[in-house]
Amino acid sequence: MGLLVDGVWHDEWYDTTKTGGRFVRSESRFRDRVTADGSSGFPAAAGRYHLFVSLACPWAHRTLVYRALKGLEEAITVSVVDPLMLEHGWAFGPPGSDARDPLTGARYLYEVYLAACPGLSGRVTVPVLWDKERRTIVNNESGEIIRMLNREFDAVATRSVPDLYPAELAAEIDALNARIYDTVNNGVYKAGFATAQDAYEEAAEALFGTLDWLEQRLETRRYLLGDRPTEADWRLFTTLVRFDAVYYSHFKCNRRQLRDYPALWGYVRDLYQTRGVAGTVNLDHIKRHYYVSQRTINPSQVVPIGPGIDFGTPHGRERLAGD
Ligand SMILES: N[C@@H](CCC(=O)N[C@@H](CS)C(=O)NCC(=O)O)C(=O)O
Repeated sequence: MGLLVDGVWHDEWYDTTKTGGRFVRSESRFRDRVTADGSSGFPAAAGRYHLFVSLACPWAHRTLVYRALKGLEEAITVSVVDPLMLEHGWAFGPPGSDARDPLTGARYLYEVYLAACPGLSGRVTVPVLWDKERRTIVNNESGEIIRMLNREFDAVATRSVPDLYPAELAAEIDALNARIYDTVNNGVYKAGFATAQDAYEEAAEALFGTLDWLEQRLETRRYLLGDRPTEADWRLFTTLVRFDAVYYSHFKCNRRQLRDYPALWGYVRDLYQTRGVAGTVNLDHIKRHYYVSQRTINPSQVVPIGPGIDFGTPHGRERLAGD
C-alpha cells in the first residue's frame, strides 16, 4: 500500500487524520477514451489494448465482467496482479519473487504508471486500460472503462449483448449508480477504513439503508431496471459477490449477511450464473487480498476459513417479470 510522489514510490496507508476518521477516495488520474471511430486518438482495435486488473478488486472486476459478457477476451488482453498489495503496492508476483509482467517487464504496477507519466504523483490503482501501441494509460476509472467496453469495441466483440447503458434508461441508471456508489460500492470501504466511531456508523447505516431499499426493489423486479440487466446491476454485483466473504466481517458491515436478504441473495446468484460471469469471480484472491493486505484492519493477516458460499444454486428469479 502506498503512492507515488513526484515519480517516487512511498509506502504509506490512507491518511484519515485530516478528515475526521473518514476515508476519502481520490479521483482517477487518466481519463482518455477509446472510441469506435478513433476520434479520441485511441481507436478501438483487436489486440491493441490491455487491462491490468486484480481479481480481488471490485472496481477492476467490473471491467472483467464486461470483457466476458461481450466476448472481448481475444481482443483485449489482461495482466492479473498478485492478490497481496503490500509495501510496493500492486505487484506482478508474490512477495519476494522476481516475477515480471510479461507485457511491460514491470515488477510493480507503479512502474506501469511511471511509464505512462514519469514524475507522476498519486495513487496506483487497478483497473488500468493500457494502449500497447502508444505505451500509455488510456484510463484508470472503471466506470468509464466499462462504458467504452459496452459500445466502442462492438466491431471486435464476439458476443452480442443488449446495450447495458441504453439512452432511454440512462438517467435512471445514473441515479441508481449515484446512490449505490456512495452507500454500497464505496460505502463498504467507508465503513471498513473508518478510524472514528461516528464515521463508521454513518457509513454502515447508509449501507444497510440502501441494501434494505434494494431488497424491496428486487422483490418484484428481476434486475434493477426490469427484466434485463444493465450497467447498474453489474456495478452492484461486484460489491455484493464480495459481501459475505469480506465486507461483512473484515469491514464490519455486519448488521446482516447478503444471504439474510432473500431477493438480493437470489439476485446475486442470478447475475453470477449469467454466461461468462462465474469465471471472473475468484474468492481466493478476494479473501487473501483484503485479509492479508490491509494490516491496519487485520494485523495478524490471518485469512478466515469461511464462509462456504455457493453462488451456483438455483435462484428461481426467472419467474419475475420486469415492470
Ligand atoms: N475509482 C477507481 C478506484 C479503483 C481503486 O481504488 N482500486 C483499488 C483496488 S480495490 C486500488 O487499486 N487501490 C490502491 C490504492 O488505493 O492505493 C475505479 O473505480 O476504477
